[in-house]
Amino acid sequence: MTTAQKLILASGSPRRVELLAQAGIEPARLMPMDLDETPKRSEHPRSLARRLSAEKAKAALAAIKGEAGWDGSYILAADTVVCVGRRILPKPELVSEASSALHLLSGRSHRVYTGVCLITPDKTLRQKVVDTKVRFKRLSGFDIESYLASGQWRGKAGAYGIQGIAGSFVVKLVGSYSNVVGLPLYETVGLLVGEGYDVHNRWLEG
Ligand SMILES: Cc1cn([C@H]2C[C@H](O)[C@@H](COP(=O)(O)OP(=O)(O)OP(=O)(O)O)O2)c(=O)[nH]c1=O
Repeated sequence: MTTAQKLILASGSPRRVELLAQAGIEPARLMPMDLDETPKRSEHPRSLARRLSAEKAKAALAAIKGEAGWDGSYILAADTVVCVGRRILPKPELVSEASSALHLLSGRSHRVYTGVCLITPDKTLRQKVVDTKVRFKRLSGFDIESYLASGQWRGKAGAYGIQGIAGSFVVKLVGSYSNVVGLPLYETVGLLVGEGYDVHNRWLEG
């Protein structure tokens, strides 16, 4: 029965919940996984996004082990990494870090990688990494100061959120917009449908 299918989103990101809702999907449970997200030495941003999304999904699987009613759930996790060349930008909590990231992004193209990991009810692990190329306008000192004052950079990869004020910094975007926000919808829905999760049934009214 498709109604028995349960989806756990191994995330504490409100953006990911909203993006799934946009695709008509409401997870049965949210499980934020607090992991060490430090890149390994010379780890490629694509590999980092892939590794961390899998670690989040596996951590959620380990956490539900033995819990009645949750075995056999689908588990979805994602990780978004912003980089300029091979330089991985932090998810800043400090104004100084955010300021450095914004100076680096100014007037340049960068890449956003999101790793998506799905663990199926039979514990098969499926992954995708999606990348999007984004070019920012040249940011003036006033742009940067004002954006820092907005606080919208806090806790976001690369110190910006494209879905907010920083959307007005974007000169060009090649690839998936939802990927930049934190969950590539086309690929995520494709993974879920491919593994038998009845996405379309969730679109029915009522
Ligand atoms: C580039 C960019 C990132 N982000 C956000 C998405 C993610 O929440 C965050 C990247 O950090 P992640 O480590 O991918 O996610 P998270 O720690 O916020 O949430 P969780 O691990 O619990 O799923 O940056 C935006 O909201 N907009 C953007 O334009």
